[in-house]
Amino acid sequence: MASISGAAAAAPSSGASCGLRLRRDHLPRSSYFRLARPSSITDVSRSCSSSSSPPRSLTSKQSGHAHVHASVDKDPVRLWNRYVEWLYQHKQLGLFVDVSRIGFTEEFLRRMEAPMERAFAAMRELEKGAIANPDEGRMVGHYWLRNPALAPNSFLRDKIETTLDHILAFASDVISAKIRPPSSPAGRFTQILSIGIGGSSLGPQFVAEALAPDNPPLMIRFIDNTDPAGIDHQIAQLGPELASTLVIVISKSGGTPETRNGLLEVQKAFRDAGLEFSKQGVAITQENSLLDNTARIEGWLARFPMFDWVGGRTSEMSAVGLLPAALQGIDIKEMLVGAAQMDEETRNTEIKANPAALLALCWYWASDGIGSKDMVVLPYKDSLLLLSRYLQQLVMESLGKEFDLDGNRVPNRPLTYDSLMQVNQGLTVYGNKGSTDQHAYIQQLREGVHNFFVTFIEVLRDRPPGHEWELEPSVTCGDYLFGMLHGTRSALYANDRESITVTVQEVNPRAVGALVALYERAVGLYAYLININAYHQPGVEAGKKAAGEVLALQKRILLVLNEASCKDPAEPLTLDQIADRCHCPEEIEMIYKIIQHMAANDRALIAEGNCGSPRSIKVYLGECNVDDDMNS
Ligand SMILES: O=P(O)(O)OC[C@H]1O[C@](O)(CO)[C@@H](O)[C@@H]1O
Repeated sequence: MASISGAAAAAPSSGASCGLRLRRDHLPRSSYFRLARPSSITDVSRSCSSSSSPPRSLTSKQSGHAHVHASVDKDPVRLWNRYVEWLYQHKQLGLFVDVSRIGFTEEFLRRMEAPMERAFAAMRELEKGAIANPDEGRMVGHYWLRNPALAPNSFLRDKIETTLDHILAFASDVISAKIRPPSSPAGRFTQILSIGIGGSSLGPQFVAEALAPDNPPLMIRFIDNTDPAGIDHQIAQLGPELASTLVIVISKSGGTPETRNGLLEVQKAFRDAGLEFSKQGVAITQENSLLDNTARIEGWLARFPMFDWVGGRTSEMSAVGLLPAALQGIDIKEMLVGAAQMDEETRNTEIKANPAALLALCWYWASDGIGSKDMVVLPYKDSLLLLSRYLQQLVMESLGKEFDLDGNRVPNRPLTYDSLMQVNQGLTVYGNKGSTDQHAYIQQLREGVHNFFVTFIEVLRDRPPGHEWELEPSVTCGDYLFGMLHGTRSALYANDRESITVTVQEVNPRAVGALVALYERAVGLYAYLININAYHQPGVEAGKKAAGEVLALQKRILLVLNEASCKDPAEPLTLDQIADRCHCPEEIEMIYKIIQHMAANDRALIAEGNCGSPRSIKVYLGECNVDDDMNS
């Protein structure tokens, strides 16, 4: 059992405890094997098809020595031939994918043919409505959002279509002021305050940054955390425009603590301003969730459904992404068209005609199928700044898994030696934008540790037509940006650093929809190649549970301190005394951290000593709270 404070794993303690332990059944570490990079197709087929994969030995690559491919081919003629041979173009979208700077070999492609075929087949089943998320027993239906005819039944088709109609109508009524706030000086909604976290915020933030017009009908801002100062800042910036603010609360589960806290804080701000929240509140959540029922009972302005077969990180084409975008005047139908066109293309089983398959294979080659290298995402366009943050969740929450499908296929199977294949999979994503990042960390990429590959996002149109300007004879600002991208790509490749380049004509709704769909499919195909369930997130639950246990301990500490403070004279307590009275001696470090946090917020008083010498401090509350609530 491991405790929150990270103390070395100890035998389960007997007797009362604060339940602070994270339950972890585990086998001795020596029994775990990481999934070796398949040395042959049978290896891969076995991991994709058998019910229990025999343990595989660690290869040199997995034994901690990141695999570095042989030096890349730098012959310009062969490179140009490779570029032309492998260049992918989507004609209607004007989108290109260049994989020529990833050094996969013919032998690798041959070895991956069968696994790719299996991935395509699994993806077809997924789109037909199979339970593609076995750990949660759910279908995976985000592709149906942009082509409802694909949905497995008319009920779902109808839900998708009526929800889209409701989004379009509601946004139109808000923008036209047919729907307006009760006491707004402007006589209309002018602001959106989005409250949500993870997939309930990252997509909307990415799209707002990428596509919002300079003067949108409603300006959007986000509360995506439970940081009181951050919430205060957003509310302060709204000021009197709170009266003209449409608050959109987004939570698929309807119970995420950070989002719930944001809602409660904002509702308090509305009360303090004498405003009625329900007249300005909108909920986007699963039907009958806590949030949905709250919004229904309190009579909020509108409610939009989220579906259990759409994950948070693939929800940009649901109400989560489409409603905020529509309210900003963004053409959401164009976003859906772009995604649908990309979906059509990424159903191709011919690798060279399937950009998502190309990406998945490049990721596998570059990171040895085990995430041995990070993916640096470098859009050379300011408006795509948040693409990497969006992809961080889409890629890392999908692929960063401890067990593969074999290990989890029968969830009630005991964790035994031969059924548990610990894989610790993943693909790390980071990056911001070029050429800005060239003045931050490209130095390390060019000459430092070789633990990454790059994805460049190239946008050919520099600025809207009619705004061209040469800052020097026949050279524009955009030429510099173009030069920086290709100069960096060349400089990295000259030092054997591999890269992919995705090119779009311009950043518009159709291109953004296509990019979202491209990466959703690439993650899905790659997940099948590495035999991972891309659609659940068990690791996040552990953190959520632990956070709940910290709060439970804090309540116990406050009770103990209150009892001591109500004595006459008040009795300041040492950390040991607090831990003892909380019956959690092994949690003394967490108790110290909680005391430090409370003292910094004037909620506990350090009577003696100081936090730099934890053993010296004596704590009390400064006042006796006889309120019964303290005993609840
Ligand atoms: O939309 P919800 O249910 O509030 O969840 C927010 C986020 O938390 C997670 O469930 C866990 O990180 C994400 O998958 C999700 O996008």
